[in-house]
Amino acid sequence: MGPSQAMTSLGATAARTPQGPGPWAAPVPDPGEVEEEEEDDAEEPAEIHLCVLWHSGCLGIAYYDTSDSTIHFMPDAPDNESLRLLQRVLDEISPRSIVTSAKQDENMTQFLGKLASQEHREPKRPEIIFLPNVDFGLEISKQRLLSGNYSFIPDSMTTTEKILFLSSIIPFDCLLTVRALGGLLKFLGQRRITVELEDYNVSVPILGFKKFVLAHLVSIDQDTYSVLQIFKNEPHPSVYKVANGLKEGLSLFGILNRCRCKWGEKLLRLWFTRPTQDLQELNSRLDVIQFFLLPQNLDMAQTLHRLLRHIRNVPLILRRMELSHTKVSDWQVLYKTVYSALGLRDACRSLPQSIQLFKDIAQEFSDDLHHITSLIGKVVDFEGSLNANRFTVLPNIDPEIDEKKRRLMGLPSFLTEVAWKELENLDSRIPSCSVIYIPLIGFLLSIPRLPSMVEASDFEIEGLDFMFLSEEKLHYRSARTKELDALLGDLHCDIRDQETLLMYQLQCQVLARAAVLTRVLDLASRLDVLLALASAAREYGYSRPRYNPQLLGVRIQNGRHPLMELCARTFVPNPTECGGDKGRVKVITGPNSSGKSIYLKQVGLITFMALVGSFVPAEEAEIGAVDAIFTRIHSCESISLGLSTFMMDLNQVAKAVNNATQQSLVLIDEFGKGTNTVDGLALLAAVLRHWLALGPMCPHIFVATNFLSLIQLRLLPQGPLVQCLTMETCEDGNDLVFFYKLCEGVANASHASHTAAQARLPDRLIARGKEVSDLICSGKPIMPVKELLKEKQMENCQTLVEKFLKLDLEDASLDLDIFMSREVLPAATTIL
Ligand SMILES: Nc1ncnc2c1ncn2[C@@H]1O[C@H](COP(=O)(O)OP(=O)(O)OP(=O)(O)O)[C@@H](O)[C@H]1O
Repeated sequence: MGPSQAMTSLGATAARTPQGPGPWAAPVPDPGEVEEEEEDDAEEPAEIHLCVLWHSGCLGIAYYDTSDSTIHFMPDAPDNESLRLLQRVLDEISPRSIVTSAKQDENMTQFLGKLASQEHREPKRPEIIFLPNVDFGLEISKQRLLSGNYSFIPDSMTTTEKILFLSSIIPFDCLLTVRALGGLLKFLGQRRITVELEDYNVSVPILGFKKFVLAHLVSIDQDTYSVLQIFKNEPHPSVYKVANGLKEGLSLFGILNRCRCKWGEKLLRLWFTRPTQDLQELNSRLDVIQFFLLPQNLDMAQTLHRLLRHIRNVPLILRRMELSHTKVSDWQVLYKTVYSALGLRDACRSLPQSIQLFKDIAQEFSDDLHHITSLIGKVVDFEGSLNANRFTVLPNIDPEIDEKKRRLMGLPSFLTEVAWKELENLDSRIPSCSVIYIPLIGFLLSIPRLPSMVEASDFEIEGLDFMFLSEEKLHYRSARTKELDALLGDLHCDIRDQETLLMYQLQCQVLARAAVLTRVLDLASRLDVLLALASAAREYGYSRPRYNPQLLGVRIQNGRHPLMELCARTFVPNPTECGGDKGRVKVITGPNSSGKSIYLKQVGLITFMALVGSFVPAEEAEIGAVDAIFTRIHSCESISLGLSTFMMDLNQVAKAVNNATQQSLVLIDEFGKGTNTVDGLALLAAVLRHWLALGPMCPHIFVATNFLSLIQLRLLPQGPLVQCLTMETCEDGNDLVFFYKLCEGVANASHASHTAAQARLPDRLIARGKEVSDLICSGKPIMPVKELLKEKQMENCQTLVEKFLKLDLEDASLDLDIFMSREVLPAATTIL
C-alpha cells in the first residue's frame, strides 16, 4: 500500500493556532476497510455443471449447482437410445458444461454432437468436455467421493462413520451414478469451479448431495409450456433490475407464485418443470393446501407466511463461510433465518402431525438451530459490526479483546497529549502536528507541509525520520512514536486478528450444522410453495383434484381456464370427459372466436395443475393416469427457430405421433391451416385416422378445427372412439351470439363474416367474401366484381367503338396518327 493510500485508523492532533484542526479529533473509521455493501441476497448467476454417462440403456447423471453449492444426482435410470430423459434434464437445468467420458457409446456421441451444433440454443449452448475414461473408474470414483472434504460432515466423525453417513446419502449400488459423481468431482477440482481465484488449498465448496428422481415424470415439452402460458418470459422494463432482463408475464406460474422466499419460488418453478404421477407425493402436497384452506387455519397460514419472509439465501452464506468471505450482513441474515426457522418449528408443532410436512418441520428443525442462534446472538456485535464494517464481538466473550479495546478507546486523548508534547519540541514555524496510527506501519508524527518545504531535502527535520508525503502532510517517525509502537504495538490489528479468529471458530460451528440449515431451506421452501398454492386456491376458488390411476383420461366438471377467467367479465365453465364411452378423439368445431382454443388449453392447464399438486379451477376434477401432454397450438415463436409456421406445426404433430401413448393427452388446434386447404385437411385426417387405427391404444385427443369438411365429408371413421363437439352459438339477425358452452354436435358454418365484421373489415369486402363463398358452395362460377365495370366506362367504350366504325379508311385525307392521339388515347384513360 503506497503512503498516499495509507489510511489512518485513529489519530490525535495538537495545533498552535485556534484555527488549526482540533486536537480532539475522534478516531476516524478506516475508509479503506469499508467494503462495498451488496444486497444480502445478491447472487452471481447460477451455473450448472453436469456429468453424464450412458451405458447399456441406463443413464447416470450428476450435476453441481453453484447457486446452492450442492451436488444433485439421479440414481441410475433407464433411457432409450434417443436419450429422451437426458434431453429432459438438459431442458430443465440448462447446464453450462456437460462432462462425459471420452470413451462413449455411439448414441451419446451423436446426441452430444447434435447439441453442440445447435447454434441458436437458448439460453446458451453448453460446453462439452470429454475427460479420459479412467476419471470415471468405479473404484476411483468411490474413493473420490469418500475422501472428499465436506463441511457438512463434522470433523469429529471417524472415517468409518463418515463412510456410513455418505452411503446413507449416495446410492453406491448405482454404478453409473457413482461413476458420474466421480467424474463430476474430478472436473470440479480440475476447473476449480467457483474458487478459481482462491488459494490453491481452498477446495470447491460442497454443501450437500441431493437426489432427484424423474421416474414418475409427466412429459411436457417446451412448446407446451409456452402455448399453455405456463411460463411467459417478457422483457423487463429495466434491464438492470434483473440479471437476465426478463420478467414473468401473465402466466400460470405468475398467478400462482405467491412465494415469500426466493427458494420457494425456485421450488415452485421446479415443480412446474417436473409434473409427476407420484400419487403419494401429489396427495401430500394437496393435504397441506387443503389444511390451509380451512377458514380456521387462515391466521396460521398468515403467521407462517410472515415467518417465511425471513428465510433467506442460506446456501450463499454457507458458501461464503466455506471460503471465509462472510460479510457482516451475512451474520444478521443467518441469525434472522434461523430465528424464523425456529418460529416455523414451534408453529408446526402445534399443527396436526398427521400431515407429513408439519411433522417433518417439527422434528427436523433440530436444537442445532437453537445452538446457532444462541451462539450468534451471544458472540456477534451486530451494531458494532455494522459501524466498523467488519466482524466484531460483543463484550465478555474474550477478556483479552475487551482489555485491548479499552486501551484503544483511551488512545485518542493519550495521543493528543503526546502530540502536544511533540509540538513543543518542533520548530516554532510549524503550526500543528498530529500523531496518527496506520495499521502495519505504526504510529507517525504528521506535520503540515510549510510553503518553504519545496525540495525533498527540505523535508528533513533533525531528530525525526522522514517517512512519506501525503496530501500535503509530512509523516515522520520520532523517538516518541517509536516508543508508542513498542508500548501499544499493532493494537488495532491485534483486536482485528483476534476477532477474525473468533469469527472463524463461529463459522466452523455453523458449517458443522450445515445439514440442518439445508434441511430448513428444503422444508421451508416446500411450505412456502404450498402456502402460495393455498392462497391462490382460496382467492380463485379452486378445488382439490382426485387421482384415479384406473381412469383413462380426465373427467372435469365445470372446468375453467385459470388465466382467461381472470380477464373475462364472465367466464363460462365447461365439462371434460374423455376415455371410456366418451371417445378418444374429440373433434371440436365452432365459429371463429367461439371459445375452442380456450377450451383446449383449459383441459391441458387443469390436467397440468393437478399433476403439479395444485388445486384446480374446476368444480370437480378426476385425473387418470396421464404420462404426457402434447400440444399443437399456434404460438408466435417461429423466428428464433428459423422454421416456417407450417414446418413447426408438422414438427409438433410428428412429436405427438411418435411419442404419445394411450395415457397421453394431445391438444391440437387448427392443424393443417398453414398449407392449402385440401392438403391441410388431408393431413389432419390422416393423422387422426392413424391414431384411431390404434383402437384402445389411441391417446386422448382434443382437436379444434375450422375444417368442417372433416366431419361433413366423413373423413374420419365413424365409431365410439370419435366424439363431435361444438361451441353453442345463436344467430340474432345479422349478429352471432356466443355462449361459450360446449355441447355435442358439429358447427354448421364458420360464421367467418361475423368475425370479419368484428375485426372492422369494410362491409364491401365482407359482402364480396360471402358472395364468393356462397358461389363455391353452390358450385356456380365466380364472376368478376360487377362494380368494376362502371356504367360510365361502358358509355366511353361505346363512344370509342362508334368513332372507329365511323372511320373511312379509304379517305386519303385521313391521318391515323392524329386520330389515335386526339380520339383514342384520351378515351383509353377513362376505359382502363
Ligand atoms: N368459456 C368462455 N367464457 C367466456 N369467454 C370465453 C370463453 N371461451 C372463450 N371466450 C372468449 O372468446 C374469445 C375467443 O376464444 P378462442 O380463441 O378460444 O376462440 P376460437 O374458437 O379458438 O377462435 P378461432 O377459431 O378463431 O381460433 C376469448 O378471447 C375469450 O374472450
